[in-house]
Amino acid sequence: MIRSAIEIKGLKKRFGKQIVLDGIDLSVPSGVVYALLGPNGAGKTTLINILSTLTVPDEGSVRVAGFDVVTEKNKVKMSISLTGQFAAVDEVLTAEENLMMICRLSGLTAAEARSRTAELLSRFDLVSVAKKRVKTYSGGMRRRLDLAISLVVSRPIIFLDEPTTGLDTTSRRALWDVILRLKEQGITVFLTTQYLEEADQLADLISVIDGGKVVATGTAAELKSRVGDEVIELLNGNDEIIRSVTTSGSLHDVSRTLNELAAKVPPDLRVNIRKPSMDDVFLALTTKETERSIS
Ligand SMILES: Nc1ncnc2c1ncn2[C@@H]1O[C@H](COP(=O)(O)OP(=O)(O)OP(=O)(O)O)[C@@H](O)[C@H]1O
Repeated sequence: MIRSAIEIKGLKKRFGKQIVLDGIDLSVPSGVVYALLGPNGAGKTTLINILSTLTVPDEGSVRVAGFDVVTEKNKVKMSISLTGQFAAVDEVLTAEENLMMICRLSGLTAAEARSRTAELLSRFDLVSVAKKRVKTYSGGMRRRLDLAISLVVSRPIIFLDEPTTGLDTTSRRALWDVILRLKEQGITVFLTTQYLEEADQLADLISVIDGGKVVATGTAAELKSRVGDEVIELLNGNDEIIRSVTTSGSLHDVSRTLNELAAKVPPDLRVNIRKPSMDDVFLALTTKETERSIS
């Protein structure tokens, strides 16, 4: 097995005059769940499109499964699965019919296709709805079928662009289980998400991009400890957080921050002190200093 599933050096991408990716360096080890976070428009989808050979980089070197995305495009394609884009789900067909069709199109014999379809229906918890038309499915079922279709042919790396957007909590957690099972099979999962808790729960490694650059990479715990040790929150009578400030956790820093806040806010606010969350990390890394200043 190759050590780095993805290796990016000095990647740049412009659309017209807009520089979307401005010198990205990233290394994703094989067999991990890797989450890419960033504000809207940060270039996450553009990066996934480059990694999956749908968009050509302007500068830099991008290798996926050891292959160059420009000069060895077909080898990259043979090494990856991409949900939502290559997977064309037919709404009029059932899940079983969709899977059988993709299996046959992928070159499996009828017997192999039946066996693979049964396996995927079971793995993605779709057996009970296998004979129902896809247009009657919930968002969660639909997303699981998308994922099942993209896994008809087993590939070492899978890209998931916002896999759980729009799903309810139960469906989201079911999909997290599926993602963790992919990892157990040694598949490298590269995902983007707008749910920071998702990155926190699922990802072995997280990168945050902003302004066209990688602003931080690490485990959830590493990123949280970079932000600070204790977060001071001020709450109003309705338990709404009206201000949140990250501190180093030292007695000196906590007391200084409390004194500064006490001088500026109404005296009846309550104080809560807690450990940093991924939301704090995201805000600290992607918001300008002046915007998160306590004054
Ligand atoms: N084909 C294109 N032509 C021109 N501009 C593009 C193209 N694709 C993306 N962009 C621009 O590049 C920027 C980054 O877009 P991208 O979709 O990669 O961001 P994102 O981080 O995935 O955003 P979101 O979280 O909103 O999905 C945006 O300003 C977008 O308008």
